[in-house]
Amino acid sequence: MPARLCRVFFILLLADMSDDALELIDISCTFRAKDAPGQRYTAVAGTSLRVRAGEFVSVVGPTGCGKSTLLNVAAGLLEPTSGAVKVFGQPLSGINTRAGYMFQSDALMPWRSALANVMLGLQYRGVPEREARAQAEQWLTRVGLAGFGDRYPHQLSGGMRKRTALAQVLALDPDIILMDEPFSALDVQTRQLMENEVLELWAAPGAGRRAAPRPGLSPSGGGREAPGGQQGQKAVLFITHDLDEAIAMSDRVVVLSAGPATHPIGEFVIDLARPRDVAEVRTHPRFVDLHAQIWGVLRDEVLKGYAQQLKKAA
Ligand SMILES: Nc1ncnc2c1ncn2[C@@H]1O[C@H](COP(=O)(O)OP(=O)(O)OP(=O)(O)O)[C@@H](O)[C@H]1O
Repeated sequence: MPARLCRVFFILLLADMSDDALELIDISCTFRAKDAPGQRYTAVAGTSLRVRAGEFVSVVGPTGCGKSTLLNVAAGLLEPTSGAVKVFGQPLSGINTRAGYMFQSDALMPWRSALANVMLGLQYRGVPEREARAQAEQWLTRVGLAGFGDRYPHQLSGGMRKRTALAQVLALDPDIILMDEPFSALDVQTRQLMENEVLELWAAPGAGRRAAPRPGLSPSGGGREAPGGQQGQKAVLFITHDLDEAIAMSDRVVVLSAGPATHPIGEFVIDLARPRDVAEVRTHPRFVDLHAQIWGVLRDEVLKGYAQQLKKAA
């Protein structure tokens, strides 16, 4: 191989071996204010956030502070006013193709069955129909929906729709999963079941390794192993209002200030042993201790955020 080509190859290899799956670097997002069109509203200012490969990071903050804005930036759906995003060491421009996105509201197509919804992304990637169907069926089974593939979204419960959406994301074998309050609409019991299932799927060795090949990647498994973290374990950026959920699920919890100009004001390593049961871990003394510490930082921001919401509504 010519020396110059070797050098380029080596640089690309090094970039891809970055320990960080996702880096938000000094991000600011300014919007035109909704209620006063001439004015600008800075939702997020000077925010840096890193998620290592295989790491589960939650972001908590008061309502309306800018959590979804940051996730949209990470997904490449929103270009920040300033700052940069890196994905496995490479600058992001456009959509983050190494990330899968799970929204707060259902993003299933109502005219497609559960199976057809899960197949959609695979077909879009060019996976032949038969293979896409087989993979989608496997994923529906893994999320506990074997035999429900022919149901349409309106024939599924809220929890089942979330499972379908999860299968849809995992079938594409993203290296990074971006989740925006995915379970907030569920009742407490279903929510805890889903949280445990997400943790199990996240921790399962090789989860998602059977997914669709992507351009430029090996056709055998749809991807390289994520550097760092456990083999095949995905990096997760999880947005939630719920501090208990954040602590129970994460390796690290980042606390955001109230807006405007939201920015991180605290970061906590969650040193609770895994595997975890999200219901049981809440009674652990260390959980209680971490909760008290994080709530000590979050409480004032929640009160500020709430006061702002009241002012807006008045
Ligand atoms: N496209 C936009 N144009 C104008 N303002 C916006 C836009 N997107 C977000 N905002 C404003 O930015 C702020 C942050 O919004 P964002 O949805 O990111 O907050 P959040 O923390 O996710 O909210 P919630 O907790 O309610 O889910 C809000 O004040 C919102 O009104």
